[in-house]
Amino acid sequence: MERIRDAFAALGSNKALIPFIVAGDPDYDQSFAIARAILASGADMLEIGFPYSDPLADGPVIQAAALRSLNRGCQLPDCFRLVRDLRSETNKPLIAFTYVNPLMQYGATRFFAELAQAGGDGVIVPDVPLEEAPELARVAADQGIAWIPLVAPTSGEERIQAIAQQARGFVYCVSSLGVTGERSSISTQVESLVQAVKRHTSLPACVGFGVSTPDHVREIAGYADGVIVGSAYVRRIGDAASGDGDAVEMVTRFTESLKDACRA
Ligand SMILES: O=P(O)(O)OC[C@@H](O)[C@@H](O)c1c[nH]c2ccccc12
Repeated sequence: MERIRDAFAALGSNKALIPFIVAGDPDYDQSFAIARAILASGADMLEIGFPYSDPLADGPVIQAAALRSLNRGCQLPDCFRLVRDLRSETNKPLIAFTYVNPLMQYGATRFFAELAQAGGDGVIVPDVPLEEAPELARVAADQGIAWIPLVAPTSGEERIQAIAQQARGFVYCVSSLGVTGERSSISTQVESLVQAVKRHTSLPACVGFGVSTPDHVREIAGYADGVIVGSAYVRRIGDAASGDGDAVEMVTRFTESLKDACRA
């Protein structure tokens, strides 16, 4: 958990760029090369999606990526291996993203222990029922894994307070309702959601969902502590996988453009 705190502290007045990719997409080796390039070209942390067959909160871009990865045989041990391989080359925070079903099937204690042993720092579970979150957050903390919860535009003040209190690392503010996917603009509503979170915790508040251009990042950098960008990366990886460019080159340029927009 300290890596996440230290990473935000090291930013000074800059904002955190947190890309998301799907582990094993389009295959293990390319996924490792892509993740290394993203970290080497300016990302402050990396959110690593553990592919799942029923990604109910994901739009078509990430659904397709999960399918590409699963069709190449990616399993949970491969996801932990990716964390371990990246940890051997970087000290930046690595955050696992998983749906609640695979987490519970594998066993939460076992999952968090193996994630910590691999060098992981945090976890995001978007579909965990509110009443189960405190117990999972405790099991994660016991293994040194930061529980990074999501708040949505529909979350009321009490719910935001409850979620903010169980948060470790940072709070993930979802910019809009619906599923993941690039959006042409970012709802201005999310600024008040970030402000509500900041009323209940001193942890950083980062914004995700739809963020896909440097302008989006500049806008969010005005009031949040970081941005999460997923589908815009995953689409580029998918385009490259179908022969439309070199993935490492594309994610490197994209990361540099977004990181520039994170600078104060
Ligand atoms: O893809 P987007 O619109 O850039 O949003 C980030 C998102 O990809 C990542 O944080 C994530 C992937 N799958 C999710 C499901 C729910 C919440 C968040 C996520």
